[in-house]
Amino acid sequence: MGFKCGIVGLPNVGKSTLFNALTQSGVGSANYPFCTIEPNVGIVPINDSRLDELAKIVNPQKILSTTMKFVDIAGLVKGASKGEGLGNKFLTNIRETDAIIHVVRAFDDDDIIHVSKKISPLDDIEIINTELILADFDMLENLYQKALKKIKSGQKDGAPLKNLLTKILSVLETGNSVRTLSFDEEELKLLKGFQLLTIKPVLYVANVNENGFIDNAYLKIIEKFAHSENTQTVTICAKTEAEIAELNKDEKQEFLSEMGQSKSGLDKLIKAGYQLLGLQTYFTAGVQEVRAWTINTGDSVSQAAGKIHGDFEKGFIRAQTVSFSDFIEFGGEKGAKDAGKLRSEGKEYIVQDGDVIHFLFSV
Ligand SMILES: Nc1ncnc2c1ncn2[C@@H]1O[C@H](COP(=O)(O)OP(=O)(O)OP(=O)(O)O)[C@@H](O)[C@H]1O
Ligand SMILES: [Mg+2]
Repeated sequence: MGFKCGIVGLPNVGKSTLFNALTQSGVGSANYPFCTIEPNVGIVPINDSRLDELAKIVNPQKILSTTMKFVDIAGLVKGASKGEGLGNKFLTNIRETDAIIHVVRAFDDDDIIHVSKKISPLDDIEIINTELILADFDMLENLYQKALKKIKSGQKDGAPLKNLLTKILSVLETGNSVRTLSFDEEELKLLKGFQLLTIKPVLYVANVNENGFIDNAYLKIIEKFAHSENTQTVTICAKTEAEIAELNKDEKQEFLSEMGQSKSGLDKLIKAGYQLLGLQTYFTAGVQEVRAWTINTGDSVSQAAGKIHGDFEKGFIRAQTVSFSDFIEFGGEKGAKDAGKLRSEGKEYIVQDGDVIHFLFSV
Protein backbone atom coordinates (compact mmCIF):
# COMPACT_ATOMS: atom_id res chain seq x y z
CA MET A 1 0.00 0.00 0.00
CA GLY A 2 1.23 3.52 -0.80
CA PHE A 3 1.48 6.43 1.58
CA LYS A 4 -1.52 8.11 3.16
CA CYS A 5 -2.09 11.72 4.17
CA GLY A 6 -4.93 13.11 6.28
CA ILE A 7 -6.13 16.66 5.66
CA VAL A 8 -7.06 18.74 8.73
CA GLY A 9 -8.01 22.35 9.40
CA LEU A 10 -10.80 24.62 10.61
CA PRO A 11 -14.16 24.39 8.81
CA ASN A 12 -14.47 26.24 5.51
CA VAL A 13 -10.75 26.84 4.96
CA GLY A 14 -10.49 24.92 1.68
CA LYS A 15 -9.74 21.32 2.68
CA SER A 16 -12.22 19.75 0.28
CA THR A 17 -11.25 22.20 -2.45
CA LEU A 18 -7.66 21.00 -2.06
CA PHE A 19 -8.82 17.38 -1.94
CA ASN A 20 -10.73 17.88 -5.19
CA ALA A 21 -7.71 19.47 -6.80
CA LEU A 22 -5.61 16.48 -5.76
CA THR A 23 -8.04 13.71 -6.61
CA GLN A 24 -10.34 15.30 -9.21
CA SER A 25 -13.16 13.50 -7.50
CA GLY A 26 -15.62 16.39 -7.32
CA VAL A 27 -16.65 15.96 -3.69
CA GLY A 28 -18.79 18.59 -2.01
CA SER A 29 -17.05 21.86 -1.24
CA ALA A 30 -19.07 24.96 -0.51
CA ASN A 31 -18.97 28.23 1.32
CA TYR A 32 -20.34 27.11 4.66
CA PRO A 33 -18.76 25.44 7.67
CA PHE A 34 -19.19 21.67 8.05
CA CYS A 35 -19.88 21.08 4.38
CA THR A 36 -17.93 17.83 4.80
CA ILE A 37 -19.40 15.37 7.28
CA GLU A 38 -18.43 11.91 6.05
CA PRO A 39 -14.74 11.56 5.15
CA ASN A 40 -13.65 11.57 1.51
CA VAL A 41 -10.93 9.18 0.45
CA GLY A 42 -9.04 9.42 -2.84
CA ILE A 43 -6.00 7.80 -4.43
CA VAL A 44 -3.82 9.99 -6.60
CA PRO A 45 -1.27 8.88 -9.19
CA ILE A 46 1.97 10.76 -8.65
CA ASN A 47 3.21 12.56 -11.77
CA ASP A 48 6.80 11.75 -12.60
CA SER A 49 8.14 12.81 -16.00
CA ARG A 50 10.90 10.21 -15.67
CA LEU A 51 8.30 7.50 -16.31
CA ASP A 52 7.61 8.93 -19.78
CA GLU A 53 11.33 9.12 -20.55
CA LEU A 54 11.78 5.46 -19.56
CA ALA A 55 8.73 4.45 -21.57
CA LYS A 56 10.14 6.10 -24.71
CA ILE A 57 13.08 3.71 -24.53
CA VAL A 58 11.33 0.56 -23.34
CA ASN A 59 8.01 0.86 -25.19
CA PRO A 60 6.01 -0.97 -22.54
CA GLN A 61 2.39 -2.12 -22.74
CA LYS A 62 1.57 -0.17 -19.59
CA ILE A 63 2.94 2.78 -17.64
CA LEU A 64 2.09 2.74 -13.94
CA SER A 65 2.62 5.67 -11.59
CA THR A 66 3.09 5.28 -7.90
CA THR A 67 0.17 6.55 -5.81
CA MET A 68 -0.64 8.47 -2.66
CA LYS A 69 -3.86 8.31 -0.67
CA PHE A 70 -5.62 11.39 0.74
CA VAL A 71 -8.33 11.53 3.39
CA ASP A 72 -10.42 14.70 3.67
CA ILE A 73 -12.36 15.00 6.93
CA ALA A 74 -14.73 17.43 8.62
CA GLY A 75 -13.40 20.68 10.05
CA LEU A 76 -12.30 20.84 13.69
CA VAL A 77 -13.36 23.70 15.94
CA LYS A 78 -12.27 24.87 19.37
CA GLY A 79 -13.76 22.49 21.94
CA ALA A 80 -14.21 19.66 19.43
CA SER A 81 -12.88 17.22 22.03
CA LYS A 82 -15.81 18.27 24.23
CA GLY A 83 -18.30 17.83 21.42
CA GLU A 84 -18.30 21.31 19.85
CA GLY A 85 -19.02 21.44 16.12
CA LEU A 86 -19.09 17.90 14.79
CA GLY A 87 -17.01 16.68 17.73
CA ASN A 88 -13.75 14.85 17.09
CA LYS A 89 -14.74 11.20 16.53
CA PHE A 90 -14.10 11.60 12.80
CA LEU A 91 -10.39 11.94 13.61
CA THR A 92 -10.24 8.14 13.79
CA ASN A 93 -10.38 8.28 9.99
CA ILE A 94 -6.91 9.77 9.87
CA ARG A 95 -5.32 7.75 12.68
CA GLU A 96 -3.82 5.30 10.23
CA THR A 97 -2.30 7.87 7.88
CA ASP A 98 1.44 8.49 7.55
CA ALA A 99 1.33 12.28 7.60
CA ILE A 100 -0.94 15.25 8.16
CA ILE A 101 -1.63 18.12 5.80
CA HIS A 102 -2.81 21.09 7.85
CA VAL A 103 -4.68 23.62 5.71
CA VAL A 104 -4.57 27.19 7.00
CA ARG A 105 -6.53 30.02 5.47
CA ALA A 106 -4.28 32.84 4.28
CA PHE A 107 -6.63 35.08 2.34
CA ASP A 108 -9.14 37.84 3.00
CA ASP A 109 -12.54 37.45 1.44
CA ASP A 110 -15.61 38.78 3.19
CA ASP A 111 -17.78 36.41 1.20
CA ILE A 112 -16.08 33.29 2.53
CA ILE A 113 -17.17 32.58 6.10
CA HIS A 114 -14.49 32.14 8.73
CA VAL A 115 -15.73 30.31 11.84
CA SER A 116 -13.96 32.78 14.17
CA LYS A 117 -15.08 35.73 12.04
CA LYS A 118 -11.49 36.89 11.70
CA ILE A 119 -8.49 35.59 9.81
CA SER A 120 -5.70 34.83 12.24
CA PRO A 121 -3.40 32.04 11.11
CA LEU A 122 -1.65 31.58 14.44
CA ASP A 123 -4.90 31.27 16.38
CA ASP A 124 -6.29 28.97 13.72
CA ILE A 125 -3.23 26.72 13.80
CA GLU A 126 -3.28 26.63 17.60
CA ILE A 127 -6.94 25.61 17.71
CA ILE A 128 -6.29 22.65 15.43
CA ASN A 129 -3.06 21.58 17.10
CA THR A 130 -4.68 21.77 20.53
CA GLU A 131 -7.58 19.60 19.39
CA LEU A 132 -5.20 17.01 17.97
CA ILE A 133 -3.26 17.01 21.24
CA LEU A 134 -6.49 16.59 23.24
CA ALA A 135 -7.63 13.73 21.02
CA ASP A 136 -4.35 11.91 21.65
CA PHE A 137 -4.54 12.72 25.34
CA ASP A 138 -8.02 11.26 25.78
CA MET A 139 -7.10 8.09 23.95
CA LEU A 140 -3.92 7.55 25.94
CA GLU A 141 -5.59 8.21 29.26
CA ASN A 142 -7.84 5.23 28.62
CA LEU A 143 -4.81 3.18 27.75
CA TYR A 144 -3.10 4.35 30.93
CA GLN A 145 -5.94 2.93 33.01
CA LYS A 146 -5.52 -0.37 31.18
CA ALA A 147 -1.77 -0.35 31.92
CA LEU A 148 -2.51 0.11 35.63
CA LYS A 149 -4.88 -2.85 35.54
CA LYS A 150 -2.21 -4.95 33.84
CA ILE A 151 0.30 -4.13 36.55
CA LYS A 152 -2.24 -4.97 39.23
CA SER A 153 -2.91 -8.38 37.71
CA GLY A 154 0.82 -9.06 37.45
CA GLN A 155 1.20 -8.84 33.65
CA LYS A 156 4.81 -8.21 32.65
CA ASP A 157 4.06 -5.78 29.83
CA GLY A 158 2.17 -3.43 32.19
CA ALA A 159 5.19 -1.52 33.54
CA PRO A 160 6.91 -0.56 30.26
CA LEU A 161 3.53 0.51 28.90
CA LYS A 162 2.85 2.67 31.94
CA ASN A 163 6.32 4.26 31.74
CA LEU A 164 5.91 5.14 28.10
CA LEU A 165 2.42 6.53 28.63
CA THR A 166 3.63 8.64 31.55
CA LYS A 167 6.35 10.11 29.35
CA ILE A 168 3.93 10.94 26.53
CA LEU A 169 1.04 12.18 28.66
CA SER A 170 3.29 14.65 30.48
CA VAL A 171 4.30 16.21 27.15
CA LEU A 172 0.74 16.35 25.86
CA GLU A 173 -0.28 17.95 29.14
CA THR A 174 2.05 20.86 28.48
CA GLY A 175 0.37 21.39 25.11
CA ASN A 176 3.11 19.86 23.00
CA SER A 177 2.90 17.25 20.28
CA VAL A 178 4.34 13.77 20.67
CA ARG A 179 6.60 14.37 17.67
CA THR A 180 8.73 16.66 19.85
CA LEU A 181 9.86 13.62 21.88
CA SER A 182 12.42 10.99 20.95
CA PHE A 183 12.03 7.30 21.62
CA ASP A 184 14.17 4.18 21.85
CA GLU A 185 13.49 1.05 19.81
CA GLU A 186 11.37 -0.70 22.44
CA GLU A 187 9.21 2.39 22.86
CA LEU A 188 8.81 2.76 19.12
CA LYS A 189 7.50 -0.80 18.89
CA LEU A 190 4.81 -0.05 21.50
CA LEU A 191 4.02 3.31 19.92
CA LYS A 192 3.13 1.77 16.56
CA GLY A 193 -0.07 0.37 18.01
CA PHE A 194 -1.20 3.72 19.43
CA GLN A 195 -1.73 5.47 16.07
CA LEU A 196 -1.10 8.87 17.58
CA LEU A 197 -2.08 11.93 15.58
CA THR A 198 0.53 14.28 16.99
CA ILE A 199 3.43 11.96 16.24
CA LYS A 200 2.81 12.17 12.50
CA PRO A 201 4.84 14.63 10.46
CA VAL A 202 2.87 17.74 9.48
CA LEU A 203 3.00 19.84 6.37
CA TYR A 204 1.30 23.24 6.48
CA VAL A 205 -0.61 24.33 3.41
CA ALA A 206 -1.17 28.08 3.27
CA ASN A 207 -4.31 28.49 1.20
CA VAL A 208 -3.95 31.88 -0.50
CA ASN A 209 -6.07 33.61 -3.12
CA GLU A 210 -4.90 34.10 -6.70
CA ASN A 211 -2.85 37.20 -5.87
CA GLY A 212 -1.73 36.05 -2.46
CA PHE A 213 1.63 34.46 -3.29
CA ILE A 214 3.71 37.56 -2.57
CA ASP A 215 3.49 40.30 0.06
CA ASN A 216 1.09 38.24 2.10
CA ALA A 217 1.42 38.88 5.85
CA TYR A 218 -0.62 35.76 6.70
CA LEU A 219 1.71 33.64 4.66
CA LYS A 220 4.78 34.96 6.45
CA ILE A 221 3.21 34.11 9.81
CA ILE A 222 2.46 30.55 8.73
CA GLU A 223 5.92 30.06 7.27
CA LYS A 224 7.54 31.31 10.45
CA PHE A 225 5.42 29.00 12.57
CA ALA A 226 6.12 25.96 10.38
CA HIS A 227 9.81 26.79 10.51
CA SER A 228 9.69 26.86 14.32
CA GLU A 229 8.31 23.33 14.17
CA ASN A 230 11.05 22.24 11.74
CA THR A 231 8.59 21.65 8.97
CA GLN A 232 7.56 23.28 5.72
CA THR A 233 4.81 25.39 4.26
CA VAL A 234 3.46 24.84 0.78
CA THR A 235 1.64 27.84 -0.63
CA ILE A 236 -1.33 26.98 -2.78
CA CYS A 237 -4.43 28.66 -4.12
CA ALA A 238 -6.67 25.63 -3.67
CA LYS A 239 -9.42 27.22 -5.74
CA THR A 240 -7.18 27.77 -8.76
CA GLU A 241 -5.64 24.32 -8.36
CA ALA A 242 -9.08 22.74 -8.41
CA GLU A 243 -9.76 24.60 -11.67
CA ILE A 244 -6.40 23.63 -13.20
CA ALA A 245 -6.99 20.00 -12.28
CA GLU A 246 -9.89 19.87 -14.74
CA LEU A 247 -7.71 20.90 -17.70
CA ASN A 248 -5.93 18.41 -19.96
CA LYS A 249 -2.14 18.09 -19.88
CA ASP A 250 -1.37 20.69 -22.59
CA GLU A 251 -3.88 23.23 -21.31
CA LYS A 252 -2.44 22.78 -17.83
CA GLN A 253 1.09 23.53 -19.04
CA GLU A 254 -0.14 26.61 -20.92
CA PHE A 255 -2.05 27.89 -17.91
CA LEU A 256 0.94 27.42 -15.62
CA SER A 257 3.39 29.17 -17.94
CA GLU A 258 0.94 32.07 -18.25
CA MET A 259 1.10 32.31 -14.47
CA GLY A 260 4.89 32.15 -14.64
CA GLN A 261 5.08 28.79 -12.89
CA SER A 262 6.67 25.57 -14.08
CA LYS A 263 4.96 23.26 -11.61
CA SER A 264 1.42 23.14 -10.29
CA GLY A 265 0.95 23.76 -6.58
CA LEU A 266 -0.07 20.15 -6.27
CA ASP A 267 3.19 18.89 -7.70
CA LYS A 268 4.94 21.13 -5.18
CA LEU A 269 2.80 19.67 -2.41
CA ILE A 270 3.58 16.09 -3.40
CA LYS A 271 7.28 16.90 -3.64
CA ALA A 272 7.27 18.48 -0.18
CA GLY A 273 5.31 15.48 1.11
CA TYR A 274 7.97 13.12 -0.23
CA GLN A 275 10.67 15.15 1.46
CA LEU A 276 8.79 15.35 4.73
CA LEU A 277 8.14 11.62 4.80
CA GLY A 278 11.64 10.75 3.63
CA LEU A 279 10.36 9.00 0.51
CA GLN A 280 11.95 8.32 -2.82
CA THR A 281 11.16 6.54 -6.05
CA TYR A 282 12.71 3.65 -7.91
CA PHE A 283 11.63 2.16 -11.23
CA THR A 284 11.12 -1.18 -12.86
CA ALA A 285 11.24 -1.07 -16.64
CA GLY A 286 10.13 -4.16 -18.57
CA VAL A 287 8.24 -4.56 -21.84
CA GLN A 288 5.06 -5.39 -19.94
CA GLU A 289 5.18 -2.33 -17.73
CA VAL A 290 7.27 0.61 -16.74
CA ARG A 291 6.45 1.39 -13.18
CA ALA A 292 7.37 3.73 -10.33
CA TRP A 293 7.56 2.48 -6.73
CA THR A 294 7.70 4.51 -3.53
CA ILE A 295 10.11 3.49 -0.79
CA ASN A 296 11.74 5.11 2.23
CA THR A 297 15.01 6.89 1.66
CA GLY A 298 17.68 4.58 3.04
CA ASP A 299 15.80 1.35 2.25
CA SER A 300 17.94 -1.56 1.11
CA VAL A 301 17.35 -3.09 -2.29
CA SER A 302 15.83 -6.22 -0.73
CA GLN A 303 13.31 -4.04 1.13
CA ALA A 304 12.57 -2.34 -2.17
CA ALA A 305 11.96 -5.78 -3.69
CA GLY A 306 9.50 -6.50 -0.90
CA LYS A 307 7.37 -3.57 -2.08
CA ILE A 308 6.62 -5.52 -5.24
CA HIS A 309 6.04 -8.89 -3.62
CA GLY A 310 7.08 -10.68 -0.42
CA ASP A 311 8.63 -13.46 -2.56
CA PHE A 312 10.92 -10.94 -4.22
CA GLU A 313 12.34 -10.06 -0.82
CA LYS A 314 12.48 -13.63 0.53
CA GLY A 315 14.02 -15.17 -2.58
CA PHE A 316 16.20 -12.16 -3.43
CA ILE A 317 19.40 -13.04 -5.30
CA ARG A 318 20.76 -9.88 -6.96
CA ALA A 319 19.50 -6.56 -8.30
CA GLN A 320 20.68 -5.50 -11.73
CA THR A 321 20.74 -1.74 -11.21
CA VAL A 322 21.20 1.21 -13.56
CA SER A 323 20.88 4.84 -12.46
CA PHE A 324 18.08 6.75 -14.19
CA SER A 325 20.48 9.07 -16.01
CA ASP A 326 22.63 6.18 -17.29
CA PHE A 327 19.51 4.31 -18.39
CA ILE A 328 18.47 7.31 -20.49
CA GLU A 329 21.98 8.17 -21.75
CA PHE A 330 22.78 4.64 -22.90
CA GLY A 331 19.34 3.84 -24.28
CA GLY A 332 18.22 1.18 -21.83
CA GLU A 333 19.50 -1.77 -19.81
CA LYS A 334 21.50 -3.38 -22.62
CA GLY A 335 23.21 -0.15 -23.65
CA ALA A 336 24.01 0.60 -20.03
CA LYS A 337 25.46 -2.90 -19.59
CA ASP A 338 27.68 -2.52 -22.68
CA ALA A 339 28.91 0.78 -21.29
CA GLY A 340 29.76 -0.88 -17.97
CA LYS A 341 27.02 1.06 -16.15
CA LEU A 342 24.94 -1.89 -15.01
CA ARG A 343 25.71 -2.80 -11.42
CA SER A 344 24.92 -6.17 -9.90
CA GLU A 345 23.97 -5.25 -6.33
CA GLY A 346 23.56 -7.52 -3.29
CA LYS A 347 20.71 -7.23 -0.79
CA GLU A 348 22.44 -4.66 1.47
CA TYR A 349 22.70 -2.09 -1.34
CA ILE A 350 20.94 1.18 -0.41
CA VAL A 351 18.66 2.20 -3.25
CA GLN A 352 19.21 5.67 -4.77
CA ASP A 353 16.38 7.83 -6.03
CA GLY A 354 15.67 7.00 -9.68
CA ASP A 355 17.45 3.64 -9.77
CA VAL A 356 16.08 1.37 -12.48
CA ILE A 357 16.10 -2.12 -11.02
CA HIS A 358 15.74 -5.59 -12.47
CA PHE A 359 15.39 -8.13 -9.64
CA LEU A 360 16.76 -11.66 -9.84
CA PHE A 361 15.11 -13.96 -7.35
CA SER A 362 14.14 -17.59 -6.78
CA VAL A 363 10.98 -18.87 -5.14
N1 LIG B 1 -7.82 29.88 -2.19
C1 LIG B 1 -9.12 30.19 -2.13
N2 LIG B 1 -9.55 31.43 -2.51
C2 LIG B 1 -10.86 31.73 -2.44
N3 LIG B 1 -11.83 30.90 -2.05
C3 LIG B 1 -11.47 29.66 -1.66
C4 LIG B 1 -10.10 29.25 -1.70
N4 LIG B 1 -10.05 27.97 -1.26
C5 LIG B 1 -11.31 27.59 -0.99
N5 LIG B 1 -12.17 28.61 -1.22
C6 LIG B 1 -13.62 28.59 -1.01
O1 LIG B 1 -13.89 28.40 0.35
C7 LIG B 1 -15.10 27.68 0.54
C8 LIG B 1 -14.89 26.50 1.48
O2 LIG B 1 -14.12 25.52 0.84
P1 LIG B 1 -14.18 23.98 1.24
O3 LIG B 1 -15.55 23.45 1.17
O4 LIG B 1 -13.12 23.31 0.44
O5 LIG B 1 -13.74 24.07 2.77
P2 LIG B 1 -13.56 22.88 3.82
O6 LIG B 1 -12.33 23.22 4.60
O7 LIG B 1 -13.60 21.56 3.16
O8 LIG B 1 -14.83 23.09 4.73
P3 LIG B 1 -15.63 22.01 5.67
O9 LIG B 1 -14.78 21.84 6.88
O10 LIG B 1 -16.89 22.73 5.96
O11 LIG B 1 -15.83 20.77 4.91
C9 LIG B 1 -15.57 27.28 -0.86
O12 LIG B 1 -16.55 28.20 -1.28
C10 LIG B 1 -14.32 27.43 -1.71
O13 LIG B 1 -14.59 27.72 -3.06
MG1 LIG C 1 -14.83 19.97 3.40
